[in-house]
Amino acid sequence: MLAGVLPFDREADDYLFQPAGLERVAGPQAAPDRAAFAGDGKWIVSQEPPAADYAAAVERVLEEIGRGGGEHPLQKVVLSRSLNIRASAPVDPGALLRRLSSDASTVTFSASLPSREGMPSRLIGATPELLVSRQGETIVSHPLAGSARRRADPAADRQSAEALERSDKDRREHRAAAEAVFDALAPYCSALSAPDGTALRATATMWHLGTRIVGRLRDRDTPVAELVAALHPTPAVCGLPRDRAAALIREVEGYDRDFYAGAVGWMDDRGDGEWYVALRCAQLSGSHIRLYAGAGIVAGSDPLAEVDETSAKFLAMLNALGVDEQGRPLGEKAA
Ligand SMILES: C=C(O[C@H]1C=CC=C(C(=O)O)[C@@H]1O)C(=O)O
Repeated sequence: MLAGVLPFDREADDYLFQPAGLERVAGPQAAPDRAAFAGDGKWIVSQEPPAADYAAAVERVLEEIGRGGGEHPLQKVVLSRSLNIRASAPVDPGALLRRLSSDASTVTFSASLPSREGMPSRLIGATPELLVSRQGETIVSHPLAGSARRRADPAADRQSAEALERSDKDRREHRAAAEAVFDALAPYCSALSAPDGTALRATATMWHLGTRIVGRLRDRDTPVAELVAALHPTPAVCGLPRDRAAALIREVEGYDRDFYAGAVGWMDDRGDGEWYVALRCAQLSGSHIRLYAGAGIVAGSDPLAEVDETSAKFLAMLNALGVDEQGRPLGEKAA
């Protein structure tokens, strides 16, 4: 078996390893409480880029999309921003993983990365998005795109979900991702369908539009790695057309995504495996934590709404760490 992470940038190096052994663990582990991380000192959080600069970058992308023209006009670009955090004490990756695993609607992961500043480093997260799995001749992919923040009040939460289902902008954003996945998998399949159509998908903090795609391989010898290579990066993390979107992301974001929006998973010597999109995650080295969140930009996107969407997507990690976007311990917010 090989397991590990692939970076967002297809030209950069993968980071795969061969596990010494395998252990199946039933269900989520008992999660330590937040105090495990909070410590006494202050956490320092810097937004990179600042939210206002991210909104300006969204405007810039909207201008490029609005220009249209050409044989393959730019339709969608997924733009991310990051939070660079200095915790008051080193964060225990095992404890963080256990806290993340309390959201059973996501797949939690913790994978070793090349060391940073001489410190062991890990990519830790709780992703809701299956890039592709293969078990024998059956393959499954579940692209997500189009998002809304969950609300504590049940009626407001329902409204948030219903507005997402009705939103023309989100449906277009989703269609771009789902169709691209379908088209990339079709040549490998003798049968391919989306049996349930597009449906709402909930995590503890977000609503998403999702389409579960199921296929039968034409050739049983096609390994999952080949399907990952055909799909990654999908328009759920990059855009359409892919190369133009990737070039604009490089230019506008101003930092290297590294393994965020890459893929995390495993494959075995039969060619079976499961690969997830590396989302709702952080790169953790000691007390240094870098979080990432992105949002799909299409014609009609509103820059401030995209800032809010990325803030909502940070919550999966921030809640597990027990701090808010300003680094204040949760439950001790200023009024
Ligand atoms: C890029 C991210 O989410 C993707 C997955 C689901 C919904 C998305 C969206 O609505 O923009 C994104 O495409 C992220 O969480 O950083």
